[in-house]
Amino acid sequence: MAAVNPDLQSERDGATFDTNKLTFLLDGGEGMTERRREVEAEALADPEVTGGPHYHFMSRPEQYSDAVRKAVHYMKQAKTGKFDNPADAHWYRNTLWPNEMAPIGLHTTMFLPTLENNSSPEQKEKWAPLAKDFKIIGTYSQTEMGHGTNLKALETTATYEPELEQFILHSPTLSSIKWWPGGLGKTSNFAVVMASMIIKGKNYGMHPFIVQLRSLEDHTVITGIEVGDIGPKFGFNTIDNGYLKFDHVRIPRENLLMKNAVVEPDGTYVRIAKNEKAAYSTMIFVRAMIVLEVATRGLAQACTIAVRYSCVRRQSELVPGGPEPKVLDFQTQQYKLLPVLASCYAYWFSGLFIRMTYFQINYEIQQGNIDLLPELHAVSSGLKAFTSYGSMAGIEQCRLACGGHGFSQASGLPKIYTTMTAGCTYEGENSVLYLQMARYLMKSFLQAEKGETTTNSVAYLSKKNLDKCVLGATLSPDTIIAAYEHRAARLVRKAGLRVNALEAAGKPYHEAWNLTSVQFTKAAEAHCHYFVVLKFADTLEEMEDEAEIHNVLLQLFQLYACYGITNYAADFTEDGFMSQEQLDMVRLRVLDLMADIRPNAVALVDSFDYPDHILGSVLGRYDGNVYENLYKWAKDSPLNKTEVHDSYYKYLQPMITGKSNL
Ligand SMILES: CCCCCCCC(=O)SCCNC(=O)CCNC(=O)[C@H](O)C(C)(C)COP(=O)(O)OP(=O)(O)OC[C@H]1O[C@@H](n2cnc3c(N)ncnc32)[C@H](O)[C@@H]1OP(=O)(O)O
Ligand SMILES: Cc1cc2nc3c(=O)[nH]c(=O)nc-3n(C[C@H](O)[C@H](O)[C@H](O)COP(=O)(O)OP(=O)(O)OC[C@H]3O[C@@H](n4cnc5c(N)ncnc54)[C@H](O)[C@@H]3O)c2cc1C
Repeated sequence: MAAVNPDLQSERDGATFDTNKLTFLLDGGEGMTERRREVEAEALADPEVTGGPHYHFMSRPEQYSDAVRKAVHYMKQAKTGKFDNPADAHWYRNTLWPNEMAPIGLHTTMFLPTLENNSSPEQKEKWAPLAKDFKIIGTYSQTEMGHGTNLKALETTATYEPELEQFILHSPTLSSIKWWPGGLGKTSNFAVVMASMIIKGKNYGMHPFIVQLRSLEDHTVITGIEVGDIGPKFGFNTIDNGYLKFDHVRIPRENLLMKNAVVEPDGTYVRIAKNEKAAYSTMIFVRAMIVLEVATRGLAQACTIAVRYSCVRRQSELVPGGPEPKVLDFQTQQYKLLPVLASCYAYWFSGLFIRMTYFQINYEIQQGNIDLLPELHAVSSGLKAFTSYGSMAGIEQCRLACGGHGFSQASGLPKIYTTMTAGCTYEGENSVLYLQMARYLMKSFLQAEKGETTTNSVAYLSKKNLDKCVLGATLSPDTIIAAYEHRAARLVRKAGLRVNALEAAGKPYHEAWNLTSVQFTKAAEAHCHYFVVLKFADTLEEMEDEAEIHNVLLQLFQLYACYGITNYAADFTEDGFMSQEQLDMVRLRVLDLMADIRPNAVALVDSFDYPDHILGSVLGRYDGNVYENLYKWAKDSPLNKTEVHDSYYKYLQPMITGKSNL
């Protein structure tokens, strides 16, 4: 291994805490870190994983094809039972497809979970082993060209025919063509298709059906189905997001996944699930996972790249006539990066929380107790929106902080950005999800107005909040939380009262709601902000015996919270809750905290523990040897394979010399 750039080494030497110990905390324990590192090391030693063609120098069809090669490699290993532990499989996939979507990504994240959570026991016994063993490869096909958000308006129909005990799948209009499902275009041979179920002329709404799309022998398309790739996108080059059109395709009655609703042979519809949104369960699962696995990890990688590079990059002067400083020593550079780094830690702890909460509540739901479903739906929707937007903006900030080299694919940042930013749209567009959370906030507000106690994430709404902010220079977590509680409670209340007032003035509820929806998305955002601050504070409180790590995390917590206050100053001050003096103090504390955190910046990103292969960045290399590798990167560019490019002979030569050697 090449020697580490002394400018990075000096950062590591000056850190005040043991990065390994912080990595253990982020991974959920020392054992988890060790296992992750083992899985990654094994993958990194495998030429099938690291030895393929250069991602950035391939065309899109080549990128897709190479991703399929990797998928086959993965599936062969999975079939040996090597990845029976889901965490192992996850770490392996992250190394195999760094910031890329696998063509079988939907198979593992949505197809299999839907089979497992929406099938009757007999169906599960039939389909899940086939999917687990990759005997069938599936996707989750819900969105249509005309509708992704409004699931009640999906047009694909599944009409039941009792005589033959079959459903007939049909795409009646152009806009009903399924559009977007990952892995649908070329890879999958099966899909869970969400279609409106019609029995004897009555529409029972969206239900999941398992449908074969292609032959298991030669991958040719089943009669009556038209399927293909939707073409190049903003990112996601390695996955074949697809379209799917049905022309009266018949499937057996048993292909309706019947955990939540059964259709008897004679067409009698029997609902089993207590909640009519049971068919939406896979979406809750994925939203809960996006917080940590998509939003936070993308941001953590971008921070790693930008912070390391900012300690290697020297530019301009700090001391007149003195040597060029590391750019991270400029306060403005710290202001670009350190609040983003603080938010990354904040999101991480919320991500761990929502992942754990999902499994706990889902267990209850599987036992038949659906009391906490609205809370789970609201929190997973809100956090998905809040963290994916924050990460998207944070990654772009990291790119800007890398100057010109940040714009090169060599930085790794464009790939991270384009992959991550899709998370603001898929699995529920962010504004739409904030509005789902807002419904929950509105209901909770009405409960609180009636003097009822609100619980869980909205417990603060029925509490007596402080009228005056007591935040002082010590920035204690309690006073910070109280300030965020106050802001969220006030914004929720303001929006709720406006809906009530508009209704009282004669507007129908839906109109009053629409006229308040901007306020409500801001209230939902404020609620999520409060929640993330709270979960960060909880993590600090639960930490044991690690004074050095506690100190630096406390600084990050304070920076995250103070930066949030300065960014949303009006929310905290306009009702007189926070004084101008307090706001000024908070603004200055942001600057002081950045100076406190600066010596640990590299150690804080090292703690995310990303191997260079996953970062895929010349700028963010662990060894900091940026310039020699940028030069190498440029020399490898396909345009440099010949001294004179073909286009010269084709276009330039005739213009310049009047002749062509072609
Ligand atoms: C790495 C990962 C890769 C992933 C790749 C991406 C894969 C995908 O994108 S798959 C497609 C995902 N698609 C979506 O997310 C679609 C988004 N749209 C929706 O979820 C819904 O249509 C939604 C929630 C916006 C509105 O649903 P709709 O049926 O109109 O419900 P609506 O009338 O607003 O609400 C009715 C009630 O249902 C509740 N509800 C809505 N969704 C849920 C849910 N998932 N669970 C429980 N309750 C729910 C609401 O809270 C509301 O309750 P209440 O009346 O008590 O307030
Ligand atoms: C990369 C990627 C991968 C995907 N993978 C899959 C997949 O595997 N399977 C699958 O089924 N789907 C998939 N999708 C589709 C995805 O889930 C939808 O695109 C997403 O849910 C948003 O729906 P839409 O496209 O209909 O957006 P629209 O709803 O058309 O959004 C357009 C605008 O309208 C606004 N809007 C819509 N409704 C409301 C409302 N009620 N109130 C206020 N504003 C509103 C939105 O906020 C947005 O600003 C994928 C999409 C992408 C980009």
